[in-house]
Amino acid sequence: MPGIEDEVLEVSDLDVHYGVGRRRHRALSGVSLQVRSGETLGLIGETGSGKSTLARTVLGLVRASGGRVRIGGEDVTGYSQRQWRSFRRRGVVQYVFQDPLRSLDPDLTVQESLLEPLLLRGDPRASALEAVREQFARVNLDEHLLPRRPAELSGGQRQRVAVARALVVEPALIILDEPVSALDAANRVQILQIIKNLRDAGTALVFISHDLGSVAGVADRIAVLYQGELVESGSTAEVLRTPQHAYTRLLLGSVPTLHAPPATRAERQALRAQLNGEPV
Ligand SMILES: Nc1ncnc2c1ncn2[C@@H]1O[C@H](COP(=O)(O)OP(=O)(O)OP(=O)(O)O)[C@@H](O)[C@H]1O
Repeated sequence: MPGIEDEVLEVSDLDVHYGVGRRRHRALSGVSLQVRSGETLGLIGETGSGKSTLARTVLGLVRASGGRVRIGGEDVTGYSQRQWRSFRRRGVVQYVFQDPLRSLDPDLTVQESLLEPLLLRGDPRASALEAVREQFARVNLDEHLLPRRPAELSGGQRQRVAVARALVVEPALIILDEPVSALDAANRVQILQIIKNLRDAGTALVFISHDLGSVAGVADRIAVLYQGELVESGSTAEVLRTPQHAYTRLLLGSVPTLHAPPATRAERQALRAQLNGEPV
């Protein structure tokens, strides 16, 4: 049985609110999840369900109003900005966002972007350069792109650079927030393959998407967020075969590639009504 030390990410009873006073609203409520080393958790939910809020809270970009976050066994919940900077510098956790321009500094060349986390961590320049080149090859990018800035790359190349930047420090945990949503089919397939290779190499991954189809092929387990609450979680096979929550059934109904035929419009409407507490 894996012990607690195998949990790379442990989120317990997490609450997040935005706004103050009458504008205060809840984005996450009582969310608990764990990701072990070598495991990929697929986090799915519709727009506004709180997926990005969860990612941003785990990365220390949004402050929790309740609950705890542990990364690599370290409780980061109450960290100040200074503590977060020093924690990030160690490269334990990395991220890839949907828009690679948010993961990359537009003023840095690709080489500088990839070197930065290694040099911040204290690696010598020569070995850092070697690691950058190796990583670049692993995401199928040619070295002639290294002197370019993000604006001089295609969308697919940029996302591969963002993935390479996340990987170069060999983090224990990577949060991928809609990493393939903005890509065309060919680039999507390439990035999904890189994610699969990563998973096989033992990195813990949280793969966030509104698209169950992209996640199902990669994730070991799936967690479903609905209106800020985790309504379902289980092994991918379990969730696909016997979804417990009406929202998960609704999601499954929209994925024609799975074994069952897609739900009819009437079936989807009935599930949606059930979710909204309306009589069916
Ligand atoms: N900075 C913010 N200030 C105020 N409210 C916010 C902020 N960011 C998100 N929200 C709200 O919190 C809720 C959850 O948003 P979040 O972006 O986490 O959802 P999501 O599932 O990632 O959606 P999407 O798939 O559209 O990115 C939504 O109601 C959203 O409007």
